[in-house]
Amino acid sequence: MEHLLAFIGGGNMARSLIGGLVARGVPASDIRVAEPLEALRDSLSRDFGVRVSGDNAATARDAGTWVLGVKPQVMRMVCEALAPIAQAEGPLIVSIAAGITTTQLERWLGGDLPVVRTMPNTPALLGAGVTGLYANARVSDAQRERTQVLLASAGTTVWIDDEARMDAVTAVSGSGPAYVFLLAEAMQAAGEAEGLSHDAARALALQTILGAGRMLVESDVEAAELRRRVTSPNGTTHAAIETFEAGGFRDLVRRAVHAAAVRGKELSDAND
Ligand SMILES: NC(=O)C1=CN([C@@H]2O[C@H](COP(=O)(O)OP(=O)(O)OC[C@H]3O[C@@H](n4cnc5c(N)ncnc54)[C@H](OP(=O)(O)O)[C@@H]3O)[C@@H](O)[C@H]2O)C=CC1
Ligand SMILES: O=C(O)[C@@H]1CCC=N1
Repeated sequence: MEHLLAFIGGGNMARSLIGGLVARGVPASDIRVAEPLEALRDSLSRDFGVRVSGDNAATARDAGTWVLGVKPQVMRMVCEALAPIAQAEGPLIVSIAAGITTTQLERWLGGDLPVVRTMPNTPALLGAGVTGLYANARVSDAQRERTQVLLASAGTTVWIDDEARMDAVTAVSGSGPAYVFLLAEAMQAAGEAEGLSHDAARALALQTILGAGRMLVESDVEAAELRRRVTSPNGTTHAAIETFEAGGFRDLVRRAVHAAAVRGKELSDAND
């Protein structure tokens, strides 16, 4: 049935998407999840009321949209096992896997299928995520719209025209929340090193990241200008920013993002 959504793999990212969909009014009865771990099946069923199963084929059969939420390392095996049903039914395929290309997915599922490769991120759980999407040539306008609605429940969406750039999307926004969490860890530890209690350092660092993030998205002002407004001449921020610049902060971020993009490509090659 066209409106049924089948999630194959019910791990962290699938859970974030399912939570977003249910919170935005998609009937839980329209969502099925295949997940090998019983504990995960139980918590998805309990928390969201969705139908769960340990059987990928039974979950996928008759569903108009399949959301492939397994790790890149098992994607080929999972797709090849589902190929006969995909060929018989022609569902819309939506992948959230890092690295794996639409050409690979289409080939593993037997060919001639509409495939949308997406890269969401975990703030999807709060409806505050961002997803990059790339559609292959077989995806119709209506299917594009259906995928857009599916991922919009997780936050904002950005369509990408060139699939090769999806590894850059993964490197900036897919992995990005972890960079911010690393910054939070480092700011907390530095605050403690300056004599603050654990709780005080944590509260100060976390609310600063939240407040700065809101300023970034809620004003039209560029990040560089917001930074300048905090930086009084010869003041405390100036001393900190000079230290970041001297330590090669921008180049370090560029190299980290590049390493993530390269790993995306490796995931595609290694699991072909
Ligand atoms: N975490 C993130 O921030 C993001 C992740 N992604 C992508 O999402 C995908 C999943 O990542 P993530 O949620 O972090 O990982 P998880 O390990 O949490 O989720 C994958 C789930 O798939 C299950 N699974 C494994 N084998 C099969 C199978 N044969 N059939 C059905 N289900 C199976 C796993 O079960 P079991 O535990 O038993 O192996 C697990 O629950 C990856 O492809 C990743 O690239 C994309 C964007 C962001
Ligand atoms: O680390 C990973 O490979 C996945 C993809 C993006 C975020 N987590």
